[in-house]
Amino acid sequence: MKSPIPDYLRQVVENARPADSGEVAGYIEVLAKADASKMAVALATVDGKMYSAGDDEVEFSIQSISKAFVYALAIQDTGLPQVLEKVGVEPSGDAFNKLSLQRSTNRPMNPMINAGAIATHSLIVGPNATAEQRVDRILKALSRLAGRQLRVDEAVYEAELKDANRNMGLGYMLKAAGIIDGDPQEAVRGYIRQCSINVNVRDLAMMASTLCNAGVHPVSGEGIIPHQSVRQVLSVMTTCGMYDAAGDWVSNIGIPAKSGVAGGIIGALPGQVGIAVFSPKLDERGNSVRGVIMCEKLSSDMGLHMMDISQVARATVRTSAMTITGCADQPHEYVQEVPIFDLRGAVRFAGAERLTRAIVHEFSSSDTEDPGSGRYTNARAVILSFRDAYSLSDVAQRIILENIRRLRAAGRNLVVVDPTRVLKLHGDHVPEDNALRVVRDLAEARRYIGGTGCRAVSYSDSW
Ligand SMILES: NC(=O)CC[C@H](N)C(=O)O
Repeated sequence: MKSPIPDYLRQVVENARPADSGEVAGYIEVLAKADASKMAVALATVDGKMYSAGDDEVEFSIQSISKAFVYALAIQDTGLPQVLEKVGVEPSGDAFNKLSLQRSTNRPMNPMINAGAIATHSLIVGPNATAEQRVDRILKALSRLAGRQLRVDEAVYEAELKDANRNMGLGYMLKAAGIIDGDPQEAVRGYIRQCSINVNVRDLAMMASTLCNAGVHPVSGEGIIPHQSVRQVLSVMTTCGMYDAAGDWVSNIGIPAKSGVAGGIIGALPGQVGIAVFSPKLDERGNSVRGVIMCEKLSSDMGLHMMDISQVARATVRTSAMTITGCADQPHEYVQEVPIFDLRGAVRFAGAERLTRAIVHEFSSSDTEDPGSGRYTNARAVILSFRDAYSLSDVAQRIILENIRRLRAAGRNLVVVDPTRVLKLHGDHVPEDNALRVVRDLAEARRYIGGTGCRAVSYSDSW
């Protein structure tokens, strides 16, 4: 069977084609001559699968999309507090090339507008580095993210440098404000060179997907951007990535994004998928007209809006019971009903809290029963199953271990079904002993609870 996704992506391209408004970026000579009929889209999943359609091999300069990744690099080279001293994180609501500094702190408002991006660029390598040294570092990092060797488009670089008065003005403004320590011209030259690196949509989707995958490259498995920097970059992309269209973008499309004046846009949906689109004509805010339409369609068709509450935590816990009978050393009629708590998916705070509530609910009612007649008085065991849990966040892990400690303290025996060991008992020094066993499946749990002769007579979903 052929995957339907490439066919769908072709539809996404064709759906946006009739939108012919906008202008190519006229202020950079080479971009002004771009072929405005080119269009492309690419998706890269966090496990490394790439889909694309349209002119997916056509190269264009990365322009402002580079700002997101160079911000991550600056955090790595200088440290987040030092970067925050120089560049803020407030959306400016202004055009990308506005000559402005935050009034209260005298810093550029954010790293996604040119003022902030030139300041960020100057933090790469060190204050007195040359444009070549900084661009070399950036080029290597972007190439690792793209998974191939990228190059600077010299024609684009020369064209933008020829008419760089505005960016040079920003450089001097930053120097005067004490934001740039070294030579402002060198910083602006390096910044323009960083913007002139050529990419195609597949490169960009892979780069975005690395952000989605917490900084780990989906194909090479290489950790490229530290987890904390990824969070910082995605936050700033969300509030500032689309310049003065940020509010519209977040409410309509709801994906952390960054656009560039050559017509590219990346979207990075945390934990899910990296997106890239390309089409050269821009709206008045400098965002690709067809690119925005393609992203709108992807977001609404595939439910990608990050504020779309599609999965409610309730679905992550299933409670059931196993009735065990016929144990070797027990009379035949002896029946144990053992509760099973089954945790599913990628469990974070909300899922762990659901589990806690389910456990508390079940045991507080049985504890109040007469010890001789309670439903669980003959079953000290509890089964926690992580068979279908994909991962546990740190907080989920801590909450679950605390539940385990409390169940043990209440005299219960725990059988944990955890074939891939998503629950890290040893990190928290919870000993595995007779009161806590980790097994691979429910059959093993049953043998452990009842002895070898036992049979599980039934499983029930509600008990
Ligand atoms: N929005 C953009 O892509 C702007 C980048 C461009 N190099 C500039 O500085 O003007």
